Amino acid sequence: MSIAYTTEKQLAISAVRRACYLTSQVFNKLVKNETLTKGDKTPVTVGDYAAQALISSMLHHAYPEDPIVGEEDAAELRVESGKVQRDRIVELANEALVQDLQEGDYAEWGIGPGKAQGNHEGGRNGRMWCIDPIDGTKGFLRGEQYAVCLALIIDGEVKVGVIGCPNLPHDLSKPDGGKGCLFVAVRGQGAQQMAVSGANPTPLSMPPYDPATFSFLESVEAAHSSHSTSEKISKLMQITHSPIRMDSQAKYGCLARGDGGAYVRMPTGVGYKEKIWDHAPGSLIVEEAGGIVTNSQGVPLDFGLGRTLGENFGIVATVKSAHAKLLDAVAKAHEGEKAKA
Ligand SMILES: Nc1ncnc2c1ncn2[C@@H]1O[C@H](COP(=O)(O)O)[C@@H](OP(=O)(O)O)[C@H]1O
Ligand SMILES: [Mg+2]
Ligand SMILES: [Mg+2]
Ligand SMILES: [Mg+2]
Repeated sequence: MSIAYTTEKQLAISAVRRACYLTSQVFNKLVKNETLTKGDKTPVTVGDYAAQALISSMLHHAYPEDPIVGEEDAAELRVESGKVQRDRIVELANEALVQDLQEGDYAEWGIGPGKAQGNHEGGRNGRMWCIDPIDGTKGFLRGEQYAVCLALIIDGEVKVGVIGCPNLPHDLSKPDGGKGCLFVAVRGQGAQQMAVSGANPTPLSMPPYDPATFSFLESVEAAHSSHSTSEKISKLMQITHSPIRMDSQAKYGCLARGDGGAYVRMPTGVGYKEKIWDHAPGSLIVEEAGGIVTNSQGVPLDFGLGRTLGENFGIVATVKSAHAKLLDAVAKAHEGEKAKA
């Protein structure tokens, strides 16, 4: 029998909702000097730091013993930015904590001044929370897709996953229609999509493989996922539709609700290791909607290795009935690439 994780799920939804509010506020007010460049040259904004501070302090207040694996490192902030920026982050987090976003929401969780750390190393044993406060920072900065991502991992397995996508259309074919989606899953209990407010919760179930509508979801950034490799795979599968390019784990949410057909993320070079916070909630949401998420050789992702997923063979996610065909096409594309090299 699966465990309900009712409290953890409600807390995660509440934290992600507040962080969605915060990041939307930051975007609307973002000024250029609030974008820093981290050591690894990826952009990070006060929004990333403030949203991680907000989520981790809510988690720490409710579960003071639970370690937190967060993408952002507050030490970088201390080194790279001044007091003005730090004060701004605290101000943003505090403001988002006291917003009356939903009846009972704040009163239920409250907040304490506890010292939440997000630098846990991950690993195989015990409970841990995993935060990507703004996934798809590049999309966020462009005013496109990004996602606030939170997962509970226990003994290396994702148990609860919540993704908040403030800019995601409810229906991709109506880009000017309603926007803002939350995707929620608990292992063994299915996945749901709802409005960021929590309204209109709808169970998610991926449609079976249909070659007539099948297309790929992939990164906007060619540096994150090889567009040329996915194009080869697409040709081998005789896919006629262009890929849907979108930043962040919004791709997993879209896949789970039936957009596209497969999420394909192929390595762009040797050396980069995928991070657990870029896949933890998304992979559970897809699995609970009836999909399967593996590396490009068909091996399940292992969230118990630490902060990364280990050696990178790329990631594919799709409905079960398309998985073998997709893996086959990936293998053929790789053979072709090797033959050319
Ligand atoms: N060379 C690389 N290969 C794959 N992923 C990379 C990468 N460099 C950065 N990333 C990750 O790609 C994530 C965004 O994915 P996507 O392209 O699907 O939007 C980034 O998350 P952040 O934006 O949270 O830093 C970052 O962790
Ligand atoms: Mg980043
Ligand atoms: Mg990310
Ligand atoms: Mg991020």
